[in-house]
Amino acid sequence: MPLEGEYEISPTGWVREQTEKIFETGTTESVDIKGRPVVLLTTRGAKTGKLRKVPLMRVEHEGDYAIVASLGGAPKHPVWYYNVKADPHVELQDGTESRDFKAREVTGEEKAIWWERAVAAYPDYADYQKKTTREIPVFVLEPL
Ligand SMILES: C[C@H](OP(=O)(O)OC[C@@H](O)[C@@H](O)[C@@H](O)Cn1c2nc(=O)[nH]c(=O)c-2cc2ccc(O)cc21)C(=O)N[C@@H](CCC(=O)N[C@@H](CCC(=O)O)C(=O)O)C(=O)O
Repeated sequence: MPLEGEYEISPTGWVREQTEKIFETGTTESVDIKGRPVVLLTTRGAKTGKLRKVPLMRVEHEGDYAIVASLGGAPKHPVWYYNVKADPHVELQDGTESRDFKAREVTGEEKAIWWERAVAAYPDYADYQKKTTREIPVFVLEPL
C-alpha cells in the first residue's frame, strides 16, 4: 500500500533540482551522480508526518535494495535516517517503478556484505566512511 500524505522535498539546492527532475520526467534514470544510478526514497517525517522524498544512490543486488545514510561523510546522520527508524515503511522508486518496503538496519557480517555492494555501486562511499568516525548506517529493504 503506497505511502499516502502531503510530501515535501529537500530544501537543499542540488538535491531539490534532482528530485524535481525525477518528478518532471517520471523516472530516476533522468538523474545520476558521476554516471552512477539514483533511486528516490520516500519516508514518513518523524515529527511532521509529511512524506519526505530524497534521492539516494542505487544499491541493488539480485532484486534486493539497500539504502546508505552517508550524507557525504558528515559527522551526523541524515534526517531521513531517523524517519526510517521511526517508521520503517518506506517507498523506493527505481526508474519509473515505485514499490513499498520495510527497512531494516543491518549490522555485523550482513552489513559488511552490503557495504561492499554499496561501495561497488558508488565508490565514494568508501571515502565518506574514511572522512568520519560516525559509522555510516545501511538499511536493507524487504518488499512489503
Ligand atoms: C536536508 C534534510 O535532508 P536529510 O533527510 O537530512 O537528507 C540529506 C541527504 O541525505 C539527502 O539530501 C540526500 O538526497 C542526498 N543524497 C544522498 N544522501 C545519502 O545519505 N546517501 C546517498 O546515497 C545519497 C545519494 C544522493 C544522490 C543524489 C542526490 O541528489 C542526493 C543524494 C531535509 O530534508 N531536512 C528537512 C526536514 C526533513 C524531515 O525529514 N523532517 C522530519 C523531522 C526531522 C526532525 O527534525 O526530526 C519531519 O518531516 O517530520 C528540512 O530541513 O526541512
